Amino acid sequence: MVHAAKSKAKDVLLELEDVHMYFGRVAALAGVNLRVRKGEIHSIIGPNGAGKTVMMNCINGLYKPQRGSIFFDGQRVNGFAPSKRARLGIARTFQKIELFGGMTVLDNIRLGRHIHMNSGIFSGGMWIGKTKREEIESRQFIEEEIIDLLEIESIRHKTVNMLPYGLQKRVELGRALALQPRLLLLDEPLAGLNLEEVEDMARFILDINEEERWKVTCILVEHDMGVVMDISHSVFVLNFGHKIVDGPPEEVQANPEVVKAYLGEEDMYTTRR
Ligand SMILES: Nc1ncnc2c1ncn2[C@@H]1O[C@H](COP(=O)(O)OP(=O)(O)OP(=O)(O)O)[C@@H](O)[C@H]1O
Repeated sequence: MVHAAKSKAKDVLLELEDVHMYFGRVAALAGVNLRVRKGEIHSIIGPNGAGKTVMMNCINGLYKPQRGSIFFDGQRVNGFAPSKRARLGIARTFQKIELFGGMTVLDNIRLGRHIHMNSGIFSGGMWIGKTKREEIESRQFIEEEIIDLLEIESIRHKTVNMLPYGLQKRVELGRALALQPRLLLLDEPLAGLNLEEVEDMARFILDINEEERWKVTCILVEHDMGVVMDISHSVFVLNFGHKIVDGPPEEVQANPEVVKAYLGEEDMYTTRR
């Protein structure tokens, strides 16, 4: 039985099986298979329009693929809304920053948990009312740990709108971490950052993945090949909705189709837009 077989693969946190996603006649994903093992950083690379963001949207539930299955920790989650997937432990950052610009850094991080879980201020209040003191303290502890990890102590009470872009990206990461995710989807976390900020962000991603306190499995969509090849355990190369190759960075870099694409020959970097 398919479901039983999935649950036996204990080291696999996320699995996509023959996933198809169409927009009209465009097949953004044309039968994609992906296995993300627990503890990995698994990157997805490919040219503009390859289907990377669509894949992320299918994983967190914003899009519902027309065919195929998505399993999270052995459970088929196809019908689950993003909020339900968040409760299971799937968090997300976006290509375009989505923060509350008029609120402080700390409030944005605090709200992360509630936003991801689809509860408003009112229900958030009820949650606090019902929750034991120790749980609130534990939540505060998490907030402190996030602030410490991302080195944003000095800006915790600053309004997000007033911060430079690079720091806003950190806050967005902090907000996703507030969910205490098991799987973190990072959509172009390095885009628009300067060299120093890229190095900092790459270090934070490694810490989140490796540190005993966090140990979060990550899926990274990114165009910065240097960082991708440096920090990923596996790299999935997508082109026009099809997988070219999926394996360790050294294997992917040696793949003739990938080499051809990265040397500037047209196939892989021809966009369909
Ligand atoms: N909501 C949508 N409606 C119609 N077409 C869409 C939608 N979302 C994505 N597509 C199409 O699906 C294809 C894959 O898009 P996607 O955004 O996943 O590419 P990508 O690999 O993330 O590219 P980029 O690196 O530029 O972000 C494109 O042809 C895009 O136009």
